[in-house]
Amino acid sequence: MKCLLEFSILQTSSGSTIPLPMMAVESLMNGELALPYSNKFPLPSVVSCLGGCEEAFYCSKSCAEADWESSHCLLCTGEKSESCSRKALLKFIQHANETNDIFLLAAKAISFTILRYRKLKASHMSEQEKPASSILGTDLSLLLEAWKPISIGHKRRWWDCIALPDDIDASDEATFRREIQELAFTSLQLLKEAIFDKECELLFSLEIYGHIIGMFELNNLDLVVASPVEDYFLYIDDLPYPEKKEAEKITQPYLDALGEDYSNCCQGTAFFPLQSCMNHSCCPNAKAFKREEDRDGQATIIALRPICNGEEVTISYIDEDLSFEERQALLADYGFRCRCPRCLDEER
Ligand SMILES: C[S@@+](CC[C@H](N)C(=O)[O-])C[C@H]1O[C@@H](n2cnc3c(N)ncnc32)[C@H](O)[C@@H]1O
Repeated sequence: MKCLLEFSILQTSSGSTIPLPMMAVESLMNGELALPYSNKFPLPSVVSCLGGCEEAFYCSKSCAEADWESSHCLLCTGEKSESCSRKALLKFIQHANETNDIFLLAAKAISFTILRYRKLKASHMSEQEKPASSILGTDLSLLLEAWKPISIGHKRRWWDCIALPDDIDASDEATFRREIQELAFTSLQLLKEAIFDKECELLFSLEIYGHIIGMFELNNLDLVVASPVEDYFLYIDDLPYPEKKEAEKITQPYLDALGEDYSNCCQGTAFFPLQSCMNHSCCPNAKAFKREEDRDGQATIIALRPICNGEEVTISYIDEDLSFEERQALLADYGFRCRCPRCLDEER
């Protein structure tokens, strides 16, 4: 019973605690919780990582397999991991979580390239039916081919392109940039211990690592997907009167216990190769956005006006309704001063 009592308090992120009725707690613990109208919100089954790391989860077995083959097998900390050292990998992940989680994306890009290189090389060797001894040594052209999908994004070294934080004085800029570079160096050493591949040694240079991280810093799109929990409670709120009243007898305690957390959205970072090729304009002719109804992280680009054949397609990285100075200040975070027709005009 003590255990049940302890479970009967849900802690919200705002710190407040509201007790859940004991019956609700019991049904939660027994896995028997049936919320009204929840059949209108069928949740796809969650597939765990094939390597047993319990850190990566997928919407389907085919997604899990695709990720395993394309990058995760080297970055998995589970039993089936193909990394050189799971212990080193855990250290790398911990360091990234404590400093900059973009290191995790950079590791994914490197792992992806190594695995692609190995596949390209294997199929090249089988086509040529060469003896096993000639497999040794890096095939630079295949490594470049493997690298191609990652090469699409615009890249400047991370420590060169990152904007100076507001709390750092301009006189400390050189020190700040050197420290950022050292941080990347530490992360790279940890990654090297975890997934180093002699034939792909070129990928493990600080220069390349800096460019990959810079690529994510400069091309990323923050994605927000509405909370499925919020969708459910909104649905209940919209029910006609008698049904709503009946349903709320059961749902209201959960809503109270969740507090503001009921609407926590799912946040993520995405890299879209096509979008990353588009320059910014403060008078753009296209717009990148996420459709409200999408629950899968797809981005859409729509034209804002007719675009002539051969005309550059531009999007806005920021709120273009801001003043000239505000826009330039925000774009400094992307590492450039805007030279779009509107800015050139307003600068005069
Ligand atoms: C996401 S990339 C855009 C594609 C990039 N031009 C390329 O060739 O890969 C962002 C970078 O493009 C450049 N850029 C984009 N829009 C710009 C603009 N309006 N004025 C000046 N530079 C711009 C900046 O160097 C910026 O860091």
